[in-house]
Amino acid sequence: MAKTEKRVFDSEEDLAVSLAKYIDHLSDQFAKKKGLFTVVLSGGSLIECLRKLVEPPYVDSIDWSIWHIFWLDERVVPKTHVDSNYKLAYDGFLSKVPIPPGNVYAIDDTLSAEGAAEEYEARLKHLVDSKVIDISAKSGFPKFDLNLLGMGPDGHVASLFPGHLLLKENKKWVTFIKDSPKPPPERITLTFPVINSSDYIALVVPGDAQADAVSIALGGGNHPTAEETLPVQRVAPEGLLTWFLDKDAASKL
Ligand SMILES: O=C(O)[C@H](O)[C@@H](O)[C@H](O)[C@H](O)COP(=O)(O)O
Repeated sequence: MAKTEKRVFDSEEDLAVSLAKYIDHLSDQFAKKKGLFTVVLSGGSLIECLRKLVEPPYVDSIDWSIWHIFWLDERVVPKTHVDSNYKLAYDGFLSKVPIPPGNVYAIDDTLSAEGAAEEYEARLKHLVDSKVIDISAKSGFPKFDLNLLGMGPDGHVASLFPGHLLLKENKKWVTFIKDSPKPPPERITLTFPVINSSDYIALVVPGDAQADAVSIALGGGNHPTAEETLPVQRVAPEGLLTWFLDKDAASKL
């Protein structure tokens, strides 16, 4: 069982403030430890929850030059499309902080789902060779410093959905899905062995839509079917898992 902590806030605003402090602290820690900070972004509400980072004091005090940005999952759409996780992150976060553009590793939007997954995995391998990304001594999979996860109301994380075969993927680093229950259907996603090799994972969950899944994962709530484990229950990083919940998300705990 991974080391887990749970933080519950009175409001989404308080959650965003605390998340910025947490990320600032880790950025500093990794700056001192290795002069590099690999960060994985989700889509969805996460980006809005990062809004305090683009304001003082953080926008000025964080050493953005050491940041390297990756995507946990991406939809197979052009980068200019309203569904693009890259566009969401760029508009709300990346365009407002001085991370070197060469350190932002977007998924290739000119390829098919299969092609983009293969290309992203190959790119991650190059970045392992060039020592930007670490490899976990324990799992042999790439080890990101910080993985910022959202969770859907059905307990999905990344593009890893309940009952889907992809939950069992244990060889590939990056894979694809063409029948995602959450639109759009075609997506690319990191796999669980990669997610769980991370040093730190923040599970950022604001809002009451996720309250049932939160109570199943954290509070012994009832599963929709007895044998089914929610994808979020498989999240178990090598380092520390921190839940960031607002009181609506935690209302059924
Ligand atoms: O591309 C995506 O759809 C996301 O990466 C996805 O995994 C998201 O994080 C969850 O669906 C939670 O979304 P919300 O935070 O918007 O509820």
